Amino acid sequence: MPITLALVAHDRMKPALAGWVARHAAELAPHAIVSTATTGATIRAQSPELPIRAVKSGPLGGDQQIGGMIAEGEVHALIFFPDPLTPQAHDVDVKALLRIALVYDIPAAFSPATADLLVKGGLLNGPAPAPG
Ligand SMILES: O=C(CO)COP(=O)(O)O
Repeated sequence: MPITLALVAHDRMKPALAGWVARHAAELAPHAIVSTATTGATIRAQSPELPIRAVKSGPLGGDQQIGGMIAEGEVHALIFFPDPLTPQAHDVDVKALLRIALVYDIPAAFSPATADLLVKGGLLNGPAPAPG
């Protein structure tokens, strides 16, 4: 059953996320993807065949929009590559997104290695989790 996956990355991590998506494009194809604006554009440039719904850019409220979608049960998993070395103006929004992913206990990965493990563990094969 298709799931909706949120894909988000900070600027220095966008190439890593776009590369991760390109590596998993075939497995991602049956699923819905939602991204913050700039992340979505970066992914689209490398994997134009994947439809991506974009919300606002993270600093302009996109992280909060995705958090709201998690709370509503509309996003079932989060792949978010934050930049661990660069302060973010919207750090409170980043923290809120991580917190809401924990509150609703959706599968979430914050690094390429862990995102690979989620896919190997069947994230993209199984039924959609029940809405939180
Ligand atoms: O800032 C972000 C996540 O905190 C991502 O936003 P963009 O994809 O628009 O850069």
